[in-house]
Amino acid sequence: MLKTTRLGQQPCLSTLSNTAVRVIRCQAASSPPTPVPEKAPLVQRQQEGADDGKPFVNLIPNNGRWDIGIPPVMGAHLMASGTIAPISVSKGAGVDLTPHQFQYHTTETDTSVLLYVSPEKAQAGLTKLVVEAAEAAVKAKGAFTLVLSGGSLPGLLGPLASAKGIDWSKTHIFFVDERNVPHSSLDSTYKAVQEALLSKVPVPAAQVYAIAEGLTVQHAATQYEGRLISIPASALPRSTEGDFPVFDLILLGVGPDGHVASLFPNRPETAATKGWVLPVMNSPKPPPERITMTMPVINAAKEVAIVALGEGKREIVQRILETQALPGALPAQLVRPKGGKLKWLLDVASAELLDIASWGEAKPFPRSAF
Ligand SMILES: O=C(O)[C@H](O)[C@@H](O)[C@H](O)[C@H](O)COP(=O)(O)O
Repeated sequence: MLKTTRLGQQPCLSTLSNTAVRVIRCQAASSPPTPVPEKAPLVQRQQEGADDGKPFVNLIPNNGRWDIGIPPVMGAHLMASGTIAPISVSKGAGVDLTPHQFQYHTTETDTSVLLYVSPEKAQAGLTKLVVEAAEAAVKAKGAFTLVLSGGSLPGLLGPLASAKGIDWSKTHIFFVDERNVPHSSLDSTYKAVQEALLSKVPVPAAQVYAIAEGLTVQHAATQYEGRLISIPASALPRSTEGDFPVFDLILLGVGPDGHVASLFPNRPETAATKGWVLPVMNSPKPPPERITMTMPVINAAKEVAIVALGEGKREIVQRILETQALPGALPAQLVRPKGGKLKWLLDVASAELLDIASWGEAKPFPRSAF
């Protein structure tokens, strides 16, 4: 159960804006929290049938950046083993002779967390988010580019088949990562998306960009990248910085280790600053061979949504949103669309451990007594 004091105490004003979405704006750390009028706890409202499906929108202040950076001295805390952690001295940002292989960029990202009272409402919110992105994209350039993840995400796409407002003849479907397996394999994300959605909507086959079958994973990555590059900029614009493809909407899941797509913690492909699609061998998550779009491609998108629902995601959601890890340790923390929008879609179960009231404060480094 979401601890009521957590939502009740947050230094935010809850107002019903004209878009009928509850906007809970968190104040930056610098200003004292504004007394918040008492609100019925989320779960209680759900029980009373006040579940109107509209999300609680929580804005992450300061673009989610940490005020203090990585402290110069870490350690001296009691470890689970019962011993005191040794003190380690990190040179700190800007002093190191060689920059860390993972870097957070400082470009503004509009980051918000949409908290739904149930997985069903979150799925409805995801459908609405896709429809809105599709309508805006087709209006702006006559095409909508939607990029999908595997795992549990395809299972959430069914309602899109009956949603109004998506022009499937102008929609292009891509995969942010894909397992290097035949399309008929149960491990194929293409198969899962085909069954959940593509078999029910009139999207032209030429506009569904599935991985080529029967290639080595290196060749499959190169072939996929070549297909993306061949798409004219009118349908798939390029970013001014780095000439990366600007997709309209990328839907990501997040793994228990904080990976997104097939970008796993502390792996070289996760740190890549060049290239659009890379091969991944011996993936920590089976199957072992995959292709994946790179982090710069994800961060070039107009909008990215990370969908994390259910109790099983509550720990990793809390770690990603509320703790400071060394760059690269939690790849989801590297997802910051440059000048784009990042939305987290959570439900009460996956948001269980969040302490939204503390979001305006500087994040202490979790492993330091200093
Ligand atoms: O092909 C894949 O495995 C996915 O792209 C992967 O990145 C997935 O999104 C996460 O592992 C979360 O998976 P779940 O949502 O099933 O936990």
